Amino acid sequence: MTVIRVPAPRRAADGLGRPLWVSVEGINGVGKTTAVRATAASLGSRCLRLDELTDQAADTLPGRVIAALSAEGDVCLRTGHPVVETLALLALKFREVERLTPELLDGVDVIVEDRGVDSVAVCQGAILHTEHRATPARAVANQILATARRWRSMPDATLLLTGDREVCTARFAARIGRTLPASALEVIAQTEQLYLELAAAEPDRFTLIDVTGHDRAETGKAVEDAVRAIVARREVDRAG
Ligand SMILES: Nc1ncnc2c1ncn2[C@@H]1O[C@H](COP(=O)(O)OP(=O)(O)OP(=O)(O)O)[C@@H](O)[C@H]1O
Ligand SMILES: Cc1cn([C@H]2C[C@H](O)[C@@H](COP(=O)(O)O)O2)c(=O)[nH]c1=O
Repeated sequence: MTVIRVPAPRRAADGLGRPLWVSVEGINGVGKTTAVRATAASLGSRCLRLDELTDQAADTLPGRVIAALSAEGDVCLRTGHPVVETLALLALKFREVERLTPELLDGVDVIVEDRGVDSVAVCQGAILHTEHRATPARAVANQILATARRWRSMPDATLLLTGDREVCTARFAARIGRTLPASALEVIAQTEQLYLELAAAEPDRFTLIDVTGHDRAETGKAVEDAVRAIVARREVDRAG
């Protein structure tokens, strides 16, 4: 039997010299964006920050797709077509890799990504489960990650920020100026559980950082320290 290989997306600077890829994950309001921005600012030009899909400018392709997925006003990007939503979000995550040209990566040691493919896996796993109760959320999440792995490399390291869910959802609600409906709270609770399960399944990739009680600066410092430690470990591995 002939085995047909699926081509990987174009990826600049593959191999030994490529930058480390660190994704930052966690439920809404745990402080990912604040910490990623502080970390990238502190590391300077050696760090390339990839903004969350929902934070990209309205006139970009991701901005337009997110606007379409938000058109129903649901805080969870639900338009009633969860499979289409999942594939659209995954496509945007593949596009991020394809857009990394050698020029963009010149002098970059580490890419720090605010919500990576794991976000798509846990959010869409939770959403598809709420719409098709017979389908376990974890099975959907695993399937999304298996699809992702066929088309792009997974992050070298993933920092999972954990915190008090009620505090996090209150911050999220305050940030978007809305009361979260029960359906959104259910999705967020499910994503929290899925994150922990994915982290337990891949202990070499995931590092858990508990930011309960941390202020913004403390969370930023914890993420920065973790990124610096991962970069330093790679330097030691290279030298050895
Ligand atoms: N440690 C903290 N203590 C208090 N407020 C915080 C803390 N970290 C972040 N915030 C505030 O909470 C809100 C959410 O923070 P942030 O956007 O960084 O979280 P996030 O995890 O990226 O959320 P989302 O997934 O919804 O984008 C922001 O208004 C931010 O200023
Ligand atoms: C990646 C992704 C995200 N969502 C949800 C998660 C949040 O409720 C919203 C917006 O995210 P933000 O971090 O608060 O900006 O979108 C989703 O439903 N599906 C996804 O794949």
